Amino acid sequence: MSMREAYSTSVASDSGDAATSPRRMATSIRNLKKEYVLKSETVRALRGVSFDVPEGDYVAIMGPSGSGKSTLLNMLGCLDKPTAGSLMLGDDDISKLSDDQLAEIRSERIGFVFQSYNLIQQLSVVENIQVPLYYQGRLGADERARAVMLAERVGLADRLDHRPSQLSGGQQQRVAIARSLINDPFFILADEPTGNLDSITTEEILGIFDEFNNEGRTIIMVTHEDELADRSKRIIRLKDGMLALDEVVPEERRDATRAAQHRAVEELLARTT
Ligand SMILES: Nc1ncnc2c1ncn2[C@@H]1O[C@H](COP(=O)(O)OP(=O)(O)OP(=O)(O)O)[C@@H](O)[C@H]1O
Repeated sequence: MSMREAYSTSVASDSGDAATSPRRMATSIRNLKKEYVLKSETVRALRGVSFDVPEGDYVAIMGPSGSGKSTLLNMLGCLDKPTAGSLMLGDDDISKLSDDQLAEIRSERIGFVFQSYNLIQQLSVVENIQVPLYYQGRLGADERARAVMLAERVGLADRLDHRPSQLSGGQQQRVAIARSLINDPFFILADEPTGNLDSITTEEILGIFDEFNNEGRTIIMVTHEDELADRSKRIIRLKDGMLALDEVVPEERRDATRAAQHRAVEELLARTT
């Protein structure tokens, strides 16, 4: 069995049999509140948000500026703790963890993908993919092989020793996606992941997300763009710190959005080649 097949098998078996077992939750959020206490006022950034994200889901978090998206993202990413309510990651409620425990869970079980890639310029592609493992001192041959396999999965087999400055924006975001998966995370947490990319490269990155999600990977993405949200399975919209909408994206809408985006890219390519 090749590494690629081994990885696919492990993802498939991880995702369980939906017909016979209840779906496990990547995260469960209950009555989540976050207040920022300033000198003159208290900002209620989240006012009691509740939702579950089952494993294998693909959620777009949307909402106007100031609605609480970053605040929610910070808690999903274990970068901050709620004022009240619970956010479960596996068996842990993050509101009950110490800062050290939060840092541990953040580096070991959350896969981050940022708009600005956040790669380390001095490191190669494979080394960047391994970065989350450094903190755990896991740098053996097996881990390197897994990083190489992930680089191959995102189409960078011929760029393993390149530095970020030698890569295009889309290639750098592929490295970030591979890095996000090195630790077998609860979910990929993506913050405007295509915000710096052109439409052709955006399409490539969304294709990679589709592929990993089809294999059972859970994706939670903050985006302002309807075209991105309409490729996800579910849209959660925040307004004034509350959940304003939790909508399943119908399969037909996802397919139509994907087809329209493919067509637009093909037309663009035809015009420019
Ligand atoms: N560290 C902080 N201290 C005080 N208030 C904050 C802090 N962070 C966010 N806020 C306030 O909390 C509310 C929600 O902010 P948040 O950044 O979560 O919104 P957002 O939906 O991510 O907005 P945007 O789309 O503009 O990034 C806003 O009123 C904001 O001013």
